Amino acid sequence: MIGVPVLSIAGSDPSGGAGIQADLKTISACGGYGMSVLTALTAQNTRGVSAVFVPPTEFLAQQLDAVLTDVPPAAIKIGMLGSATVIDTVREALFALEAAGVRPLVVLDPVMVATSGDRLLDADAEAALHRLMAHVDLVTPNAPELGVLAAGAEPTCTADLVTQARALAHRHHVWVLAKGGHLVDGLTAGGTVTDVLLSPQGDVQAVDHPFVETTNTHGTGCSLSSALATFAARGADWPAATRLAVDYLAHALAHADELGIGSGHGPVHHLAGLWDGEGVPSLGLASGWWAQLAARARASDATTVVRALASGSVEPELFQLYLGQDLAYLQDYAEHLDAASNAAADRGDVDGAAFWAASATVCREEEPELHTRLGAEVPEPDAVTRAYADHLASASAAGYPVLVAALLPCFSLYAEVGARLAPDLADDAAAEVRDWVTTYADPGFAAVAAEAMARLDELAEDADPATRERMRRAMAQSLEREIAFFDR
Ligand SMILES: Nc1ncnc2c1ncn2[C@@H]1O[C@H](COP(=O)(O)OP(=O)(O)OP(=O)(O)O)[C@@H](O)[C@H]1O
Ligand SMILES: Cc1ncc(COP(=O)(O)O)c(N)n1
Repeated sequence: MIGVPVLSIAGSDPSGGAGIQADLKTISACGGYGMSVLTALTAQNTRGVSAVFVPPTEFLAQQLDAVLTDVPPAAIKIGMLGSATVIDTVREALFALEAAGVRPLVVLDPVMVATSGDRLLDADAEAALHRLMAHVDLVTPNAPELGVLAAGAEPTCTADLVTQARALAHRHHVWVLAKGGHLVDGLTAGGTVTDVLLSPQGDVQAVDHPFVETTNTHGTGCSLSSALATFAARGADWPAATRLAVDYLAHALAHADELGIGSGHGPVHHLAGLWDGEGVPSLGLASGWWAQLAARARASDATTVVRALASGSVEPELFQLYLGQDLAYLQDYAEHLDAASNAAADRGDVDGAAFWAASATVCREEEPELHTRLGAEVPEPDAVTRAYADHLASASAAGYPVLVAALLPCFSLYAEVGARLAPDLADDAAAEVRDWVTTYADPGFAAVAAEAMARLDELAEDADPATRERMRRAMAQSLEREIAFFDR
C-alpha cells in the first residue's frame, strides 16, 4: 500500500468535522497521503461559524508554492475559497503547475454555505468560480449550489439535479456529481438517497445509497469530495471513484452517532472503517504506481503529437515522423513482448504466456497495418526511439517483473490518450486522426490494457521490496520515454 499524495486546498474547522481537518482524515482513511493548504481559518463548532479570518493572499501563494514545488499531488481537492481573490490565486497556481508539465486531477467542492446556514463564499465570487472551472475535472455541488452555478432555480427533485448538472457539465466540460443530500425530506431509515454523476458529454449515472437518520452530517460534502479525489488519485476512473467515495461516506455516516461529538450537527465518523478493522479499500499495488504517475501522464496532452491529434488535424510531416519512429519502436517492443511471453511460460504461467504472445502479434501485424495505412515507412530509429529501446533492454535484463513494468506504459498511456481524445473528436476531424484515435479508444484495447495492469499488480504483490522499487522505477522511466516520443 502506498500513499498517493492528495492535496486539500480548503478552510480550517477547529472542531474537526469539516474543512481541512475532515479532508486529512478522509484522505488517510481512503489510502492517500494527505497535504493541506489553508485558504481561511474559521472559528466554528458543530453549532455554527462565529468568525472567519482570511490570511493575506501572498501567504496562500507561498503555501501553494512550497507544497507544489516539492510534492506534486496526484489529485487536488478544493473546498472553501471565500473570495474572488483567493480563487484567482488558486487558479494561477494550477495554471503554473500545468505549465510545468504536471496536471493533477482536480475535484472542486463549490462550498458556498455551511450546513449551519453561514455563508462561506462572497456573493461576488461566482464569476471567479466559473473561471476556476477550466482547471477542474469534477465538481460536486449540492442542490442549492447547483442552482447558483447553473443559473437556475434550486433543484427540488432528482430530475432537476440532472437537468442542471447537465448544463454545468456542458458549459465547463467537467464531470458533475450533483448531491442529493438536500432532497431527503420525508425519507426515513430504509429509504434511498440519490446523487447523480454526469460525464462532460452529459451521460447520467444515478448513485444510490442508504438514507441515514442522523443530525450528524457536519462535513459530509468536504469528506465526499476528498474521498473522491483520493480514489481517483489511486487510479479509479470517475464512476468507480464516485462509488467508492459514496460507500466510504455511507459507512462514516452510519457510524456518526457513535462518535457523538458536540451539541449541534456533529461530524461523521471518518475512521469508522479503520477502527472496525475493515482497513482501506485495496486497488492494486502497480495500479497505485500508475495512479501516482497519472499527473505526469496527462502532461502528454501538451506534447506536439497529442496536441495536434486533439485539434483534429495533424501536420503531415510531424505525423509521418512520429508514425515512422513508432513503427520502428513496435518491432523492438514486439520482441520484448515475446521475451515476456517466454518468461511467463518458464514460470508455468500459461495464461500470461498466451497474453504477451497475443500482444506481440498485435504489435507485429495489426498496429503496423494502421501505421502503413496512414503512410508510414520504417526509418532508422532516432535518438528518442533508441533511448526507449535501450531502456526496455535493460529492464528485460533485470527480470520478468521489471520487464512487464517497463512494458506497461505503452498499453496504459495509449488507452488513456485514446479515451481522452475520442469524446471530443470533431465531426470534421481529418481521416488519419479519426483512424488513430478510434484505434486506441477502442474498448477492446482498454480491456487489454486493464489485463496487462492486472498481471503487473499480481507480479508486484509477489515481488520483494527491492524488486518492487525497480519495477516502479522502470514504469516511471517508460512513461518519460513515451512522453518524449509524443513530443517531436
Ligand atoms: N442523511 C443522509 N443519509 C445519507 N446520505 C446523506 C445524508 N445527508 C447527506 N448525505 C450524502 O452526503 C453527501 C453530501 O451531500 P450534501 O447534499 O449534504 O452536500 P453538502 O451540502 O455539500 O454537504 P454539507 O451538508 O456537509 O454541506 C452526498 O453524497 C449525500 O447524498
Ligand atoms: C472550513 C469549512 N469548510 C467547509 C465547510 C462546509 O462543510 P459543511 O457544509 O459540511 O458543514 C465548513 N463548515 N467549514
